[in-house]
Amino acid sequence: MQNLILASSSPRRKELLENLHLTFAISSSEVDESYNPKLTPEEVVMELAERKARAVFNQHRDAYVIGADTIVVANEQILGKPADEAEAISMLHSLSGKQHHVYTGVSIVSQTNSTKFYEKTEVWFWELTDNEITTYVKSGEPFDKAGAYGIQQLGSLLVKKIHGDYFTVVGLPVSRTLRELKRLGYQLPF
Ligand SMILES: Cc1cn([C@H]2C[C@H](O)[C@@H](COP(=O)(O)OP(=O)(O)OP(=O)(O)O)O2)c(=O)[nH]c1=O
Repeated sequence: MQNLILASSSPRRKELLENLHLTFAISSSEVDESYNPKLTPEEVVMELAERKARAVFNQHRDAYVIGADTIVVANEQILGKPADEAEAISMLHSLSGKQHHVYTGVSIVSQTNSTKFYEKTEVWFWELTDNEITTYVKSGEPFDKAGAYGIQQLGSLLVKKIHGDYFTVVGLPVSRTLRELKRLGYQLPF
């Protein structure tokens, strides 16, 4: 039996893999999420995803380990998770009425084979009123999410349309991830 580990504390990533009826364990470890500002967004998400996957693989060398990282890029600025209410409000103002990109990097590490890749989805927000932004921030939803919103919850009301994989926005491009796992030799039931 091959072991599969999701190296993530994100409840969304766990739920997305559970939806696929896969048997896997969760293990996350604290990794330094700082990065060189000269890196491109795709390099940032792949590097952080690999750091997360390798930290767990070092403890479980018999497993296939999946790590992922998600960022929002608006006006050429990388937005991670907001530190506080003021930053969440400012991020949502910068996204209002405009288009931005969500990047998710994925790294899969195993003893025999490893790979990393990224997916990018374009998202358009409605023009938001100050009241809509403060009400949304008061819901508490923005704080553990890149760009201060979650498309899968109340944040869906902020989004006008997307172009690309929805699951990339939620934090794990599941179909590409499973295809890559299979390519690396992990046996899937489908
Ligand atoms: C844009 C967006 C992000 N997110 C989430 C996905 C990620 O969980 C989070 C970005 O933070 P990440 O640092 O990618 O992940 P994490 O800290 O939640 O979990 P871990 O590092 O342990 O894997 O933002 C949503 O849930 N919905 C969205 O619409």
